[in-house]
Amino acid sequence: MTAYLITSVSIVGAAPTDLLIRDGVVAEVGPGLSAPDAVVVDGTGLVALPGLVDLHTHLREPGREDAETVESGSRAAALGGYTAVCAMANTSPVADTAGVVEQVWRLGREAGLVDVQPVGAVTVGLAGERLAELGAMADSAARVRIFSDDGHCVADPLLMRRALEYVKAFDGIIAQHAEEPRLTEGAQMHEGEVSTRLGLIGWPAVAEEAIIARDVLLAEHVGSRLHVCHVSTAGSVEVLRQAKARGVRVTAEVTPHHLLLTDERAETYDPVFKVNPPLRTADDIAALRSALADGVIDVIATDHAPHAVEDKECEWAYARPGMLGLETALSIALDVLGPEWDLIAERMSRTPARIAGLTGHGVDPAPGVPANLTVIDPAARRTIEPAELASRSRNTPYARMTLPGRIVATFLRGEPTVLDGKAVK
Ligand SMILES: NC(=O)N[C@@H](CC(=O)O)C(=O)O
Repeated sequence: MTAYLITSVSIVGAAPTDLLIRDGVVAEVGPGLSAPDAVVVDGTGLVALPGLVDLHTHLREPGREDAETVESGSRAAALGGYTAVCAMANTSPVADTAGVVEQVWRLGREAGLVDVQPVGAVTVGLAGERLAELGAMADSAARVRIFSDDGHCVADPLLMRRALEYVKAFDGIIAQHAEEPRLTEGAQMHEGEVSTRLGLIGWPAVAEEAIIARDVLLAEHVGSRLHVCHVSTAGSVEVLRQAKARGVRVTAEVTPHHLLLTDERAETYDPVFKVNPPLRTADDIAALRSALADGVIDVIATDHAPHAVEDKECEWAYARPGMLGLETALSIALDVLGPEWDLIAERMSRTPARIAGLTGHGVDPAPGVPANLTVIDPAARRTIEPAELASRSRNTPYARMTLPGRIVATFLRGEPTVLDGKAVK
């Protein structure tokens, strides 16, 4: 196994030092290291972070390999600085059996670019009617611990209660797509001034907040772990703040796009801005940013949602919701939070790794730890060109925007997946 010596690199914002990677682990950290057999990476001006971990990625395989595959999505993840991603269950067939989650897990291993941790569906076929085989998925080779019907809300309160109770046996977690379906029938965008002006049916904030309020109460009642996917409103932040103050076992994520983009993007009628939950208002963005800083929101998760051209380049009403995220998330975090490296490491690596139970991930580079890390050039700026992305899809909302930061290298267990800003395989 080739050794790598990264010289003069700042580890999570600390004073520059050298970092030697050998045999899959961080072998040594300190100034003036020498390793004649190692490939030298000049880390001057660069920052090393524990490899990023995404709790919310859509890889589309099996079923929509035209939009993304486990391999193409893994490559996009590595290029974005990720070493582990949780693959959502809304595939075709749905990942609601041990067979499907094992298939996704094996495809991830074969691609070998990031650790792909399958998420299992909560209900059979995401239909919200009866529980999927949660125990069999947990016992499978994929060792599923996070279950989610993401894309659909587990709207039935009794089913949600049963799911929360069931996963307690193996310290599992239910990740809820919080959307009261009766309140969002026909919805196209955030319900507010802009939707009124455009004449599009609105998705009110309360449709999210009502489900989060219900679910924190259910989680409290049964003592289980709840995770809230893609929180998007100021009201949701308040519900979460109160629940956390009471000690409810709830964690929450926010996406990069909900930290940056507002519902005014819909004025373009460009469906690249159509997403679930929808882009909200500047006030929501302000509340989400401060919740991220103070810990009411635990994690930045991408909700990377690749879609084929025919599903996006059409009329707004017919377009599928969702946008790419893996290759731009770190840049958006840097843009929104500034060079707050410890906070970025916490929200994008350490905490998501802990929530997902991914040992060996989310650990700062130090002697003896698995070499799962990413190296960033914070001074670089790059203009996003959809055609240059590694994803099979092109639906980035940041096309032709110039963003800060560039991933220079990513290592998975000591093997580079990205070097000199390019995917290694
Ligand atoms: N976030 C999205 O807008 N889309 C997701 C599913 C979903 O959460 O609706 C997708 O799978 O495309």
